Parts: sequence; structure tokens; C-alpha cells
Amino acid sequence: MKVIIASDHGGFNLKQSIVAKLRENDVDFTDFGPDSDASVDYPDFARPVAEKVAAGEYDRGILICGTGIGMSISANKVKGIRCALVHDTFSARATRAHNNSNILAMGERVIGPGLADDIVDVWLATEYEGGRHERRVCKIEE
Ligand SMILES: O=C(CO)[C@H](O)[C@H](O)[C@H](O)COP(=O)(O)O
Repeated sequence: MKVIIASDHGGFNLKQSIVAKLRENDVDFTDFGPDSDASVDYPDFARPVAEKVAAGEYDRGILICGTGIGMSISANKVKGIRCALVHDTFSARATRAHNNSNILAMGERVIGPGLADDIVDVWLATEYEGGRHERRVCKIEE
């Protein structure tokens, strides 16, 4: 599975911690930036990441800002993207199993790195269940 990750300045530190965990776990990932915590605009990172996931260049994306809200709003503007704003492991599992979410958004100002790592682990590992959910996901796409 190929993963792409990005943040804004508000999510930079959490991105760095997740990047270290992805590396430790041998996940095939690209860090789309930024390279520092200098102030940037989250749509400038959300849009290209979402477009790359929608185009099939990457299987999954992870976007982090202060709250995760700006990133999720921006990513969900791209057709084919189902970006889930998640701050607990129950939702991480449910949004993969039921929504087939292809981008995970989180907020560094909302949760700590330990919980964020667990959320990423669960979100990457959980398979989409399909079945009755496929009808609903198709309606989103329509
Ligand atoms: O988009 C956001 C909120 O929906 C993100 O949390 C941003 O990181 C935040 O707005 C950045 O705020 P700052 O005061 O410019 O650091």
C-alpha cells in the first residue's frame, strides 16, 4: 500500500511523529511536506494530496492541520475523495469498514501523538466491508 502524508504548520509536529512511526513500521510512504513549521495554507497541501490519491498514484492519504477540519473540508472537494476527520480508534475502524475512506485527517491541536499513532495503525489495517455499504458509497460518488 502506498501512502502520502502532508500537513500545514499547525500539524507539522504530529506529521513528523507519524512519519517516524510509518518508517519504523516499513510503510511505503511519501512525505509531501512541509519541511518546517513555518506558516503555510492547508489547501495548498490538501488539494495536491487529494488529487494524487484520486488519480490512483497513492492508495491512501493522511492530512494533518491544527484541527484536521480545514484539511478535511479541502480534501473532500476533490472528486473521488472520502476524507474522514478522526480523533478516536472506533471511528478510524468504522470509516474504513463502512465509508472506504481514502484520506485520514487529524488535528495536532486536538489529540496527542500516542492516540494519533493508534488511529493511523487501525485506519491503515482495516479493510472496507463492502456489501450494504457499497450502495451508500456509490451514492456519495454519484
Ligand atoms: O484549518 C484549520 C482549522 O480548520 C487548521 O487547524 C489550521 O491549522 C489553523 O487554522 C491554522 O491556524 P494558525 O492560527 O494560522 O496557526
